[in-house]
Amino acid sequence: MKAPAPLAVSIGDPAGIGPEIVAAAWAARVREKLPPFFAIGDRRAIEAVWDGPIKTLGAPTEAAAAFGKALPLVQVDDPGEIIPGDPNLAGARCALDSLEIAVGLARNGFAGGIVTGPVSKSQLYNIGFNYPGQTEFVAERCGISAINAVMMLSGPTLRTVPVTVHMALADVPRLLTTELIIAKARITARGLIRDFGIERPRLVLAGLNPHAGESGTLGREDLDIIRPAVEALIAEDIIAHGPLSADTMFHAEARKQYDAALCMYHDQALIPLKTLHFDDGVNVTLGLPIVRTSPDHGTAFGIAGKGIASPRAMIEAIRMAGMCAARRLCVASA
Ligand SMILES: NC(=O)C1=CN([C@@H]2O[C@H](COP(=O)(O)OP(=O)(O)OC[C@H]3O[C@@H](n4cnc5c(N)ncnc54)[C@H](O)[C@@H]3O)[C@@H](O)[C@H]2O)C=CC1
Ligand SMILES: NCC(=O)COP(=O)(O)O
Repeated sequence: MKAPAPLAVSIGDPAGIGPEIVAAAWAARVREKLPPFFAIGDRRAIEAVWDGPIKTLGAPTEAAAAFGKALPLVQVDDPGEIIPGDPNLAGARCALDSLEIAVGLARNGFAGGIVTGPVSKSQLYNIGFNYPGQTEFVAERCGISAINAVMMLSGPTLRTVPVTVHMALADVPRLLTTELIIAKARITARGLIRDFGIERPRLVLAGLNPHAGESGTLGREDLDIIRPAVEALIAEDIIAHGPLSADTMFHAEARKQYDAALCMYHDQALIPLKTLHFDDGVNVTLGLPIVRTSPDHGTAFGIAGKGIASPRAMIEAIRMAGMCAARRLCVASA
């Protein structure tokens, strides 16, 4: 069977830990059995933190041949001097250009999927980026509405999906609707089948309030918004349970009962995931026509360039993107 095209890995903010963890992932490619990939970003930003071989590509089609001997790189517009740990606007533009190019290459079949390095949202907002995060940007470039691009955080023992994502906590009860929960759950179920090969995904839904509302005495969203979503999903033959008390659904025994937990707000999903899998958690976007993953940590400016950043989550993000891309190709050619 044909192998997927090499993955495009955007290095993210060049002043963050992106350049060194992408380079470290390439250095570990044989031991980790990683699929071929090429970096997109600024050569000098990588050279500032790594002294391994880099091959600047004339075209992304040269990546597969170069991968064995050097880190293949698609150079974006030179952002000027980049100092690790000291972000600036030129670096934010470089991060955005890298992301844009990665999506374009995957959309056109020159990349098997994309792995996005960490960006600083505040730096991006300073250059006019008006998306909550990379997920929504990639979705738009793929012609998908943000609501239909589902952020799933995935670690070896837990997958979580924040139903509402980058918004103030105070806005969550107003913006949480039965329709939104159903839409996210459907895409999660389809994504687990399509990209992860889980035939009958088991979903659980967290409550919003303490004790899932304690029969309506601690808030009515659990009964009025979340429970109807669970019933609608069951009626569609999707395995769904809930709303469950969020405080008791993440212990080891509970986690064995489901394939993904839909959580009602960002931190409800990310706190358990990062507590269990900070080192190897992957952020994957479900519902897109292209494969997109990302390490689930940020730019870590405080340690950039010090040689102490762990490349583990980047390695796992590359591995997962390769696995999803191969699965899609296999299904397409069956
Ligand atoms: N996928 C993305 O692009 C993401 C971007 N961010 C952005 O990152 C910036 C910083 O966010 P923070 O909340 O500080 O989170 P962070 O993940 O950058 O850092 C949190 C803590 O974890 C440490 N850390 C992070 N990654 C590490 C690694 N690979 N190895 C060792 N230590 C590591 C950092 O040094 C820091 O102590 C923000 O601007 C945020 O917008 C945050 C999360 C995801
Ligand atoms: N907290 C997760 C996160 O910030 C990742 O967002 P995105 O940039 O991948 O949309």
